[in-house]
Amino acid sequence: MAQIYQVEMTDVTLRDGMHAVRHQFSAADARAIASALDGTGVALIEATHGDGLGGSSIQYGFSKEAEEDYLRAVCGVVKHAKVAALLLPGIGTVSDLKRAVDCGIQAVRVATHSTEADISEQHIGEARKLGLDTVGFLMMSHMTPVHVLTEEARKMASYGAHAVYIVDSAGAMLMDEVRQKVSALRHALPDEVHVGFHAHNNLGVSVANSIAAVEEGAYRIDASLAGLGAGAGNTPLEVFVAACEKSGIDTGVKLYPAMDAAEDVVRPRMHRPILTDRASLTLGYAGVYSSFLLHAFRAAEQFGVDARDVLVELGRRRVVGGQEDMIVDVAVELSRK
Ligand SMILES: C[C@H](O)CC(=O)C(=O)O
Ligand SMILES: [Mn+2]
Repeated sequence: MAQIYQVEMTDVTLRDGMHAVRHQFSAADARAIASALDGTGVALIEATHGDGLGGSSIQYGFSKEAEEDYLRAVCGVVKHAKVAALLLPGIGTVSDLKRAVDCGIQAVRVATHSTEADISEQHIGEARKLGLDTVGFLMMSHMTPVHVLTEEARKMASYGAHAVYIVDSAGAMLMDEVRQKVSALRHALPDEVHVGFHAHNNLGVSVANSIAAVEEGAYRIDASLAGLGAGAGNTPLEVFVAACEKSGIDTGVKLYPAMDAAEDVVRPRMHRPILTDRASLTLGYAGVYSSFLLHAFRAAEQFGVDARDVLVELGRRRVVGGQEDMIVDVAVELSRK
């Protein structure tokens, strides 16, 4: 008989999805989406600016409403799931985290570039003191060799993380790489520390990659309704749940409510369709941070260049999250050529 796997779903519609709407959901949108999500059975609902606590800024784009208004809106309607915030040390601070706890969050995901886990020590430690479910999030994992990733994951676990994620921020990984990296983390970390996987669909394989991750021992899987997220979006929750039902994976999520939430609540609120078009495909192909997409469109238009050329050059320079200012630099340079 096929093996039965059990996983826990984290929904990122109200966080990664914020990139896709330029952080312009209203608190009322957040309330409607969170309420629909809560009815699906997801374990965790992440809700913040796309770049986490403190992300609303000139560098990353301003949110439509104040951070606390979103968090209070979401925490106020959710009855079953836990609410999580994303925190990138350096963008968000421990004070931001404490304010988010006052709004009702019960979990935090502390994200660093996949070679920079050491900057998460203070934030993970403080999160544990605050009694939060605490997750380490290793972004742009496709850039980092397995032996380095396992060391970085061990650091996050040693600081107190309950789970450590392989994050395919660029949607650049294929199934073999996912299997290799997830399995290495599963073997490197103590049994009580969960391994997680976060995908982007830039190469059209987010569902397949997420299933491969489960088969290699990932217990926490990220997804979003209708795939709403940066670039070509994240693993679509409703599609993943249906595929899991056919593969002996128990997600704890009810399929029809997830389909209805995607179709009736999220799709009408999308600003542009989530699809693997030429620009988002280029992110996966060139290994570029998915949240650069809309910034690259804007810079390309402003300086009269092809967004794909901007993205390919950013990939060649191995630019990572936090270097958003390079997008304009590259567009200017290309326009001069
Ligand atoms: C700040 C990023 O959007 C976090 C994330 O979801 C990723 O790296 O992917
Ligand atoms: Mn993401």
